[in-house]
Amino acid sequence: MIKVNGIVLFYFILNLVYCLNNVFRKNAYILYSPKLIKSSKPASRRWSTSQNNDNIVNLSKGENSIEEAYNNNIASKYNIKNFAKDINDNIYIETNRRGRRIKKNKHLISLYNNTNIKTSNFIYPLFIHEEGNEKNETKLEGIHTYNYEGVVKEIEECLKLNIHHFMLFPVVNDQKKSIYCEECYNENSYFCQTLKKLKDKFAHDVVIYADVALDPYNVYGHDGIYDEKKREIINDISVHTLVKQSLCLAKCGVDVVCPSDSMDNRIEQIRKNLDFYGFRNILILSYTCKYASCMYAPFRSILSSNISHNFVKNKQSYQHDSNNYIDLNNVEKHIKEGCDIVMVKPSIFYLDIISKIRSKLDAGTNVPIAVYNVSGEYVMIKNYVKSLKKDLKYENEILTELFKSYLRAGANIIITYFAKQYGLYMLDLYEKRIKVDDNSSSNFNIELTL
Ligand SMILES: NCC(=O)CCC(=O)O
Repeated sequence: MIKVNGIVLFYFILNLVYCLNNVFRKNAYILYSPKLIKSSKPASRRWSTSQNNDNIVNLSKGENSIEEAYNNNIASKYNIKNFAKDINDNIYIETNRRGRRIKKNKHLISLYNNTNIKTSNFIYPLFIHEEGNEKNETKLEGIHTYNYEGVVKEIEECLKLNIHHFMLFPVVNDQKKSIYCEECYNENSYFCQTLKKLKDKFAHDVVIYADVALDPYNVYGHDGIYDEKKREIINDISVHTLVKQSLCLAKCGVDVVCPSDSMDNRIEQIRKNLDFYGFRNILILSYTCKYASCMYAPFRSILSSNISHNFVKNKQSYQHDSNNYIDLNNVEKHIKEGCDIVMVKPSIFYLDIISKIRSKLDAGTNVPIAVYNVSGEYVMIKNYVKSLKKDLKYENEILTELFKSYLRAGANIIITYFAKQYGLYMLDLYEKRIKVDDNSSSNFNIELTL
């Protein structure tokens, strides 16, 4: 009897110390030991936020509830001492690191957002046809070709969205295509005249990019000159023509020439020739990593530049091979030869290339990386959304995800047929935000962070 009273007394004192501990040491952590604590409460409440120590069961064999078995597992397998109780009796895991803390609200999340999408980082490709309507539909939903008046309107609308970079491509009539592609350096062509007039009109408000390649002008559809006898694309003769084309484009006022032809050593030759003729401030955006891809088909259909009438049925002898990283060496080479921006294309399947270039560049020269979301990728997204019968908002949400993947991978510049559509989406979001947060639109700035 005395022995039983002794045990009761012992537990009474233990409880008393425990309660006093709770009352007087409010700042202290109170670790619990599952072995000491028995529960009279239902198991389902055991891990609720405002339980007290009594809720913790002495986990024994023979229990049959899943929750009990689960808790038993935690207690035995993992260090249960990491669990503590706070001053309000809530159970928590003792840790200094909580990744979710910085995600507590959208303002905190934006603190470490280094993938802001800005329309000022977009380059918008535009197609120029030679005559006729201001604007013609193409087989591609949402993509048009324009004459001078039409493209002026399109550019004006884009400027309101803070899109200032435009990459222009000529749609050349079949009669002007030839074996030696002479039309590509004809300063009087409709395309060249359009470039001149655009630069006169918009001056420094726009940055004009133009492709350097022979495919729009080539009867065979190749980016270089095709030798019928040898049945191959001749590199150095092609470079000659590309150098002339670059000079012509520079004279017509383009700010950036963009060799997309993939011939060897043309960057150096183009740079030297531009410098010699006084165009030292004309930039070169090199299609440094342009892969021989299936994703260019819609673009070629707009330009009517499919490979035809010759024995070389693809562009693999000059564009890059997706089987390896060998062509990455071109990055250093092209930078040494004088290019100012490097490019990767297509985009979605080549994010690893962007990220590899980013590591190379971070270690040395600070050259921006452009990524081209090409026509096939554009169609892929459009058709995906259509197949789900979803709306434009859904499509734009996909684009947000897509563009962020480019920025995460390390790209600085996004070339996309979606530029205007996405700019309108950003504007829409921004205006909605003004209505909610801010009645004044005087601080209008479309560089909204998404
Ligand atoms: N030189 C420009 C392109 O090849 C564009 C390709 C595409 O948009 O599919």
